[in-house]
Amino acid sequence: MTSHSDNQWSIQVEIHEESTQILFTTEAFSVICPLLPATRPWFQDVIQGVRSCVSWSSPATSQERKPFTIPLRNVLWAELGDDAYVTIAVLAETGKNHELTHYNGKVISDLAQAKQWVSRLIELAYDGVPPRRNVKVLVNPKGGQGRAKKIYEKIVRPMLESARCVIDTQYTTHRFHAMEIAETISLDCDAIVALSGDGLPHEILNGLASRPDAIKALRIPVVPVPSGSANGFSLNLHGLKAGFDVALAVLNVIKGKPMRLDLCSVTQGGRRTWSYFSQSFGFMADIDLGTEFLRWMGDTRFYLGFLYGLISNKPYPFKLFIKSAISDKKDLLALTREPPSKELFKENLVESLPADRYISESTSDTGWVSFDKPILYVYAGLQPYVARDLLQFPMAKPSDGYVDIAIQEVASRAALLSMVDEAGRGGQFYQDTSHYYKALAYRLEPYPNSKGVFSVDGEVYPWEPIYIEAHQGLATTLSMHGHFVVTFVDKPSSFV
Ligand SMILES: Nc1ncnc2c1ncn2[C@@H]1O[C@H](COP(=O)(O)OP(=O)(O)OP(=O)(O)O)[C@@H](O)[C@H]1O
Repeated sequence: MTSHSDNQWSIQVEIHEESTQILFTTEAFSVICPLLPATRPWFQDVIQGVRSCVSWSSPATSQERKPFTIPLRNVLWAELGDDAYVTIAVLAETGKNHELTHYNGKVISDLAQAKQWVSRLIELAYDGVPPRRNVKVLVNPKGGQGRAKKIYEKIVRPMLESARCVIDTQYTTHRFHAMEIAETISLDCDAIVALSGDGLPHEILNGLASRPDAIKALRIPVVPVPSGSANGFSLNLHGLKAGFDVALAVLNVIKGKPMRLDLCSVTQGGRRTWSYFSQSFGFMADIDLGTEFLRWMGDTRFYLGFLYGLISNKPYPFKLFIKSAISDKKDLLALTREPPSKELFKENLVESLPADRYISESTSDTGWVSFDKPILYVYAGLQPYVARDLLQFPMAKPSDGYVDIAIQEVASRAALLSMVDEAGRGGQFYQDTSHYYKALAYRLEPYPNSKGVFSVDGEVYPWEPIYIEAHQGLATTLSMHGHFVVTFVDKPSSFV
């Protein structure tokens, strides 16, 4: 955290009408107010307010004196204190990541105008999101080799406090503790924050889904702050570049807008649970379960699983039946070009969790396809990145109502190895022997006497028949973008 409070500086104002941006510039910093027409009456007030009543403190060292720009979105709070100092808490860029920084400025004349300026700044900075969120924070002290506690104290708590959030923090003490908490949590909080990897959100969502008021409970956004090893959920919300930036994840907690997420119901032996992230089988399931002998590899283990699946040349011992919606690659590619839906948050009009629509259908009914070729590798999921170096589901959308399934049939070693380089950007999609389905549901039936394991969001499930169905937009998260942030490799010229 940095605080600047020295000499007084004067304000210059630049108006960039052609780019519809307005720059409030001091030598210390600038705040860009995007897309505001200069003619709005309040704007005049703000300019006059700034000109006449606030002077800003300079950063301490001459190196820091260079003017720089802070997007309005990074302004966490502004306050005029009794001592006539305005303090602005911002998230400043520090090379690779972001850092909480406070700027102070003494008001040298009209306090009333300064007050008006400050409240306008907050209004613009929050862009319609109610400030001062009431957040329940769950910290897995064992997550990410024990880093989560430090991350909470050093970055998360100071940011939430600076943004004047109401915080209720709890450390999880055992497996399924997050689920127990979610089962009884009071529904008056604005978000449940998970300082963890991808395991804790699974528990939270299952806890919320097990309540009699599940539909209402699942309306509370579950928001990840990357503190585990793979952090796929964060990668999908913020993209490859920003997915491991804790401060940006906290900014999402403070200011993100509600975005619906699909869930999959998972039925096995009469028991029904929920998956928000991925389902894997065979060796990939071992990888997903973070088995102790692989855990030291961190998120690289997912890439290894992909590689192993490709080169093992060992067909999977199960039958796979898919209730397919889209499987033509041209149609699938067209989905990646569609602009993201503007409607982020739809109210769920149902009162209780929906029943499965296709569970009683026979796999020989219309709409079901069986995948009969020998399968090397299969993975199903609801979010694009599984880990940093594996973009497994480039077509996954937050709430399109489908579960994506990637299948690799047995192929030549050369063809398989050529996929490895582009796995982080989803290049395997373009291979003839790679198949991709957007499915409504699927069923997996292990061969008799075969051995294996299923993983659902990193939880171990027995090697028994399993039925999985996608349910549109049942859960909620927060997003700064309104869609998943994905860098998908361009179509190669060889692809027709
Ligand atoms: N205090 C605790 N002691 C032991 N296990 C815990 C504790 N709190 C939570 N857990 C369990 O830790 C598991 C992993 O959680 P997390 O969300 O951090 O996922 P992860 O991706 O596996 O991260 P990592 O690989 O860094 O452990 C969850 O199954 C959760 O139940």
